[in-house]
Amino acid sequence: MQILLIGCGKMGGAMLRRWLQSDIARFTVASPNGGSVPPGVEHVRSPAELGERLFDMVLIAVKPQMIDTALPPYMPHLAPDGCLVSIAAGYSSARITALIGESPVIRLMPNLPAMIGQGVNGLFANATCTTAHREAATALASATGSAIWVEDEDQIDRITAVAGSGSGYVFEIARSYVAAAEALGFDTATARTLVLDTMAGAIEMARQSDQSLETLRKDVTSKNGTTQAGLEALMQDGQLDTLLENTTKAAYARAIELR
Ligand SMILES: NC(=O)C1=CN([C@@H]2O[C@H](COP(=O)(O)OP(=O)(O)OC[C@H]3O[C@@H](n4cnc5c(N)ncnc54)[C@H](O)[C@@H]3O)[C@@H](O)[C@H]2O)C=CC1
Ligand SMILES: O=C(O)[C@@H]1CCC=N1
Repeated sequence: MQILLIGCGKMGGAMLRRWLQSDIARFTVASPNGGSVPPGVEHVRSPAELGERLFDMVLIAVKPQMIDTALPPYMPHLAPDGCLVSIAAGYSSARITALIGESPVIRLMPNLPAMIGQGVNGLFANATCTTAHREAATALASATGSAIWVEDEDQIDRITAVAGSGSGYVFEIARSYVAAAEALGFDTATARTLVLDTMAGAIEMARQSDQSLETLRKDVTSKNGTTQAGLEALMQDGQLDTLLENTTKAAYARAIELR
């Protein structure tokens, strides 16, 4: 399979680096500056450099606000039986077909841990997509982590709010937790190790467990002990729930604005 990747920034570049570790496809990257194109990968700065070449898949990985200008010039290079894949937040498949004409479109919503094969991918295909298009997208997504297909495109925007943006929430929670450890007197390196290893251990344990997260939390919490004291400060009569609910709702609302 020949794939034209338009945009090779933080997310497109992370996925590409993962895909390059296998023989999943041959890649050509279209990028005006080419700064972050991995060594050895074919790179073009404009559609003219592609000549008459056709690709089985065109994968658009620019910011949603750039799609209107970045995508149309490359569409003549999509093979007649090929499909367009977009990883952009919000920007709907209907808006894509309004821009490029009726064609198979898949929205793939990844997240940044795709870089290490631990990403989460939401996938939606419009009605024009074939089984072969879906299988090709599944293979790409699975090479970077898990793949969840949805039949209602709105679910992609909800996945964006939970998982696509989610690694940003996790990094910020970890940053704040590290700062709190530093405030208790640990140097930055020790605080980072204590926090990230605690988070990674707890999350991996939860992944391997069939217990509810509430049960696992209770297993740590002695009556009138240290964890109870800490959790009472953290949970603050439901304020943590409210904060995280507001977080995902705000991201979903922004995805809707970007449709
Ligand atoms: N960063 C993340 O964690 C995630 C990002 N996304 C989506 O991925 C897309 C890209 O986001 P990032 O990688 O974070 O942004 P980025 O700014 O790091 O990458 C975008 C790249 O597109 C390039 N570009 C701009 N105009 C172009 C053109 N005309 N032709 C070719 N390349 C062009 C830029 O030079 C840049 O390297 C966005 O639509 C975003 O919604 C989706 C999920 C997660
Ligand atoms: O912040 C954004 O809009 C993109 C989409 C999901 C993660 N980053």
